[in-house]
Amino acid sequence: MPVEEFVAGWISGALGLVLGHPFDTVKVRLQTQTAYRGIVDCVVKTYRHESLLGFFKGMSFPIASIAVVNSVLFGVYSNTLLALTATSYQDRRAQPPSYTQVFIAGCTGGFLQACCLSPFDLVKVRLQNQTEPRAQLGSPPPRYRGPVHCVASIFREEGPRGLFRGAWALMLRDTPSLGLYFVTYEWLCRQSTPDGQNPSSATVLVAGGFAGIASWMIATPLDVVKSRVQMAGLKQREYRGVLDCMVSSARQEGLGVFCRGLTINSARAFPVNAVTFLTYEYLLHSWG
Ligand SMILES: CN(C)C(=N)NCCC[C@H](N)C(=O)O
Repeated sequence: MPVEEFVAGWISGALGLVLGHPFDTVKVRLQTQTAYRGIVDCVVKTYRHESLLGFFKGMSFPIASIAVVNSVLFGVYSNTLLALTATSYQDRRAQPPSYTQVFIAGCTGGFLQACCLSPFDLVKVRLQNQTEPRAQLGSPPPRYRGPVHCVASIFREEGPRGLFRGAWALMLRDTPSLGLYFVTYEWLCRQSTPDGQNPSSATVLVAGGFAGIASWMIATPLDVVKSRVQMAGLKQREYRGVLDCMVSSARQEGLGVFCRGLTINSARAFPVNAVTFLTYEYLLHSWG
């Protein structure tokens, strides 16, 4: 089993993650809190109340976990294609896989990445939702003192299963959206590259960026549900499951609730995924 894809997936994912985390914090807050009137209001309030550091809350765990999560995504994607088509990364431009094969490989990678991502994503969302400024003398401490304290508290208060809160919504979000992610990327690369040749850096950047936007567009409704289920049990109401969360959110706030965070998700998706794909292709190419 080729391991280069796993390593390239890790490094490229880490670069994308640092670039996109501030957008991600604003998105999570808009999806789960009612204190903000929109993106600008959320950015201004976060900055005033918590300084620039507020945008980077909850980043240490994703950084630590990206090695597993993104390498699983890209490694499983590439190795599933190898199993389906018997072509390695190097042969794939000369003998391109069909879009159905790309979709199946993307869904498989997405499903397995969601299984690994679930507890890390939960901790990220809980920490991002803490709006207290950095600890000051006399101010009440935030509920979670950091990622390790957050894991320990969830384990104690909600049991071991609590660490997998939102896992179903995450799998439902990531399986089809990552299938679409890789299909969009492949399609855009093939449209602007002569047969058998490697896409240029500009093509990879644009195709990666739009693949990110396309995948987040279909993923956002389940992203809202996932974030809400993850926050439930803390200060918000408890849901009986994914469907219950969908129905009660729609009843109380209208169907528009499923588009919360769509603009910021798309704005974040372009640079994050342009950088991720460019780094991934560059690394595999130079190791090839
Ligand atoms: C749930 N969806 C839509 C995705 N995971 N899409 C693929 C993009 C992955 C990238 N690390 C990012 O966070 O944008």
